[in-house]
Amino acid sequence: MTSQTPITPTADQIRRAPKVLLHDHLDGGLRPGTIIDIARETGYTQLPETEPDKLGGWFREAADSGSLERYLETFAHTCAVMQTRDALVRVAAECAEDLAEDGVVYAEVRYAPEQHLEAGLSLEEVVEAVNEGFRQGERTARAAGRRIRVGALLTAMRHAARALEIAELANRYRDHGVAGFDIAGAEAGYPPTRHLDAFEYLKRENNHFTIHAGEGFGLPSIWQALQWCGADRLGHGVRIIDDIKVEDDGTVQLGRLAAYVRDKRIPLELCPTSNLQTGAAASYAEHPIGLLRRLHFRATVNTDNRLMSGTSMSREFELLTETFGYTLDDLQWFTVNAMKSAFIPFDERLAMINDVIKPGYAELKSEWLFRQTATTSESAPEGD
Ligand SMILES: O=c1[nH]cnc2c1ncn2[C@@H]1O[C@H](CO)[C@@H](O)[C@H]1O
Ligand SMILES: [Zn+2]
Repeated sequence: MTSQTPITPTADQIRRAPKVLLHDHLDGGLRPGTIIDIARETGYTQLPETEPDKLGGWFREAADSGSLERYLETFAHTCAVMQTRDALVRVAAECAEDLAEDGVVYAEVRYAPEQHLEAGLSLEEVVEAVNEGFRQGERTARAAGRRIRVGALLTAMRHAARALEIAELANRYRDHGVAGFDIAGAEAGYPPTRHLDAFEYLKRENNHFTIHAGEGFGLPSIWQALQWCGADRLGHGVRIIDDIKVEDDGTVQLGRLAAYVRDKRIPLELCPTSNLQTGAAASYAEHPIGLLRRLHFRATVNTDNRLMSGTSMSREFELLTETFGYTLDDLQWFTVNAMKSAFIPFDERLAMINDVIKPGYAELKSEWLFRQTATTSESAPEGD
């Protein structure tokens, strides 16, 4: 192989690569300019900044506290401007457009309907407004030559007591834009088992759910989410690393829980930048994703909150590529892992993998061949 072989994908290739996003919060991904517009329209006067760049900067800094609880305080402002039908349609449409623009082909985007009732919308009206926005965004993306499919996950807040009601809502809209259920919010002090009734209901209904676990709190939270609640996926799950021991000679010992997570192919919705902000990881280089990928956990890469982290799927992939030297094959591996773990039917996941993801990466992987030919012919001596 020559030095011209682009082993490391370029930023442009990463952006064009088909990407799959399983963990992204609708209320964590608004455009700063949209927040300002809606605040003006609806009379919300509590925004800390009124100029888009400054507001974006404020969110990133405020979320950079090292504590999940403080990180979550910033959502008061985004939720405040997501209380009307028009606002929800707009935010959801822009979310789908922004993801498509970034090369995301399939996304499950979550939000907590119970946080959008302040101006009198019902839970059903919230879900229908967001669904309409996603459909609108998909159409706009298509008109711009980009294909994306977006499903919703309905989140219940773990400190509240509406999980069963939200689980029922997720079930009612199951074939109408909602792919599954989640619980989120502060983790310490709010174990997932508080909401067992909701999870048991969903299991009886053969529905799907993920649980934020192993982010702000460690192994007991992961263990409960899997073995008591029956989660299909782990939101973050990054602290499974606490059950993995790397010996001085480099050999690795998995504890029982880590072995279960790996052997049962439990998807980990890892969100590197978010973890740095909440203190769940110290640096990109020390982020457990490096080891989890090497050990063949079902690891996926996600954004969590694009606004609070100033990130995108492409940016997360770029950061990982810079840190761990990942190639297009690694990025494809994360993407296929994510698609395998989506909450849509098996045949659709398979078609996405075989007809969209693999051809997309194959095309990108072939580019170096042509670039090298161009360089070779330019530098070939005349008459050779
Ligand atoms: O990383 C996270 N961990 C736990 N909860 C979160 C995280 N990001 C966002 N939310 C919470 O989920 C709600 C619904 O989208 C948000 O309002 C926020 O409170
Ligand atoms: Zn999250």
